[in-house]
Amino acid sequence: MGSAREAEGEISPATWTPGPIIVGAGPSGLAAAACLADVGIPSTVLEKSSCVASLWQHRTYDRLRLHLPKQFCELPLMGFPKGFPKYPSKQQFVSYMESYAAAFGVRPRFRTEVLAAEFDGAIGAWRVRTRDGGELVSRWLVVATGENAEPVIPEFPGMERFGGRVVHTCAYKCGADFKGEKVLVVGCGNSGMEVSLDLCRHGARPYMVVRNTVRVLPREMLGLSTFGVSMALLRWLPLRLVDQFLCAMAHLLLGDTDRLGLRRPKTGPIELKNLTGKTPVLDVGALAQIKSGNIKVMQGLKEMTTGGAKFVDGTEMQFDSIIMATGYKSNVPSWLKGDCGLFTKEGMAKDPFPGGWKGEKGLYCVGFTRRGLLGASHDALNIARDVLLRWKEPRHMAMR
Ligand SMILES: Cc1cc2nc3c(=O)[nH]c(=O)nc-3n(C[C@H](O)[C@H](O)[C@H](O)COP(=O)(O)OP(=O)(O)OC[C@H]3O[C@@H](n4cnc5c(N)ncnc54)[C@H](O)[C@@H]3O)c2cc1C
Ligand SMILES: NC(=O)C1=CN([C@@H]2O[C@H](COP(=O)(O)OP(=O)(O)OC[C@H]3O[C@@H](n4cnc5c(N)ncnc54)[C@H](OP(=O)(O)O)[C@@H]3O)[C@@H](O)[C@H]2O)C=CC1
Ligand SMILES: O=C(O)C(=O)Cc1c[nH]c2ccccc12
Repeated sequence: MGSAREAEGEISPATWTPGPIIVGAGPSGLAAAACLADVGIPSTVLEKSSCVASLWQHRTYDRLRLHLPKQFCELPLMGFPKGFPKYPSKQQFVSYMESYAAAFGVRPRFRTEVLAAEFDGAIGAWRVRTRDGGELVSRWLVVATGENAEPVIPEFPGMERFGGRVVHTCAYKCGADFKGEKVLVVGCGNSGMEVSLDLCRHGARPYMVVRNTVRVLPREMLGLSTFGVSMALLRWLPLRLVDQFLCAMAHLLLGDTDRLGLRRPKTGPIELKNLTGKTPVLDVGALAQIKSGNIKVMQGLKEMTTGGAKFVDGTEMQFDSIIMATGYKSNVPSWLKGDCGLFTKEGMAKDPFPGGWKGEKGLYCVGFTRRGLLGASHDALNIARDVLLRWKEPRHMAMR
């Protein structure tokens, strides 16, 4: 790895780190570092941005709140501060992340992007190369770069012709930036729904594109969180029955969403989440705006034009801006060499929750089983337990 440059003194020689190297200082990386610290194992956290929880700080919209009640979004060993509301705001979540890192003495190396990580069989350890030219070596590598590392921006015919703004939801902050505009929102997942709602609240006119089926559930049912109720019911009832119950409640509380252009999938919400990873939309008000016509639902975007877009049904409309609410992808395939049994070629965990956190040769991942913060907490605790089992073995001195 870059020996000529190394000879010229451009990069420092490999640095052996005694504990695991954790890539990413989002909630997952912090949880892993905290759980390791708790059992007395030091770790080195490498983070490409300049802060913890950079997704939350820099790549989410202002009005974002947790979707699930706070007890389902806590990281291990330290809960949310007393007095936080049931659904903490983005600012509250970020302040919790900062206190969490401080409480466990986690000090990530910021502005340190990992460009490549590879297991070196000769030394029985991982070589991790960073953009600043450094190389770190450890027996353990914990991947914590997230399922939402990069925006997905599909290519639509004519996209280059469109004269207005095209923004992905990761760069969307507030509807005030679009006041008075006619805005096309592509995608109807949680981001598409919430951004459309935010646009409405700030005097913009959103048109939301739905290309497929979508499952919308109320965030709460009779004062109880839908997520919490589902978790409780799953302890006693088979999944299919819980799904039937959720669908019946959604129909009762939200009405027939098919009539609004939001066709429901045949598969129930939990089964769909388990099979495809697709999270149901938890409604926080967008549906009421769709019903009242303030958010217009469009079926199938065909192409973009100079001044707007054409749809599959042949209609053509003018738009001032287009917001891509088309989701995210992992960046693991771009830097991790060799999946060690852990990752799909898309960089997601191969095994479904709860098993997918442990690979071969000291490779782990945290936060990749499409189970949000709850899943990440589970992974982090398991990883710390597993590393601890081998921490005291002399083999971790293999490099010396
Ligand atoms: C808008 C939005 C809202 C969400 N709301 C919820 C919710 O309410 N509840 C819930 O449970 N889940 C929610 N999620 C799911 C989300 O995945 C988690 O909230 C959480 O942020 C995942 O944490 P993470 O640490 O795995 O990933 P991230 O938060 O994405 O953190 C990964 C970190 O790795 C860094 N990184 C990436 N690549 C590299 C590299 N090559 N080198 C060094 N560093 C790198 C990034 O800069 C980032 O800081 C939401 C997701 C989104 C997009
Ligand atoms: N408050 C909260 O807690 C929030 C949580 N989140 C979470 O963040 C994660 C990411 O959510 P989100 O950003 O909504 O992404 P998702 O991947 O959930 O949704 C992407 C949407 O874009 C559509 N899409 C993708 N490609 C195309 C295309 N080529 N043409 C037309 N439509 C397309 C998808 O349609 P299709 O279904 O047909 O593929 C889908 O409707 C999720 O886990 C979500 O739950 C997001 C916002 C708020
Ligand atoms: O918002 C997300 O995407 C999450 O990961 C949290 C979440 C919302 N609904 C869920 C259903 C099952 C597992 C996690 C979630």
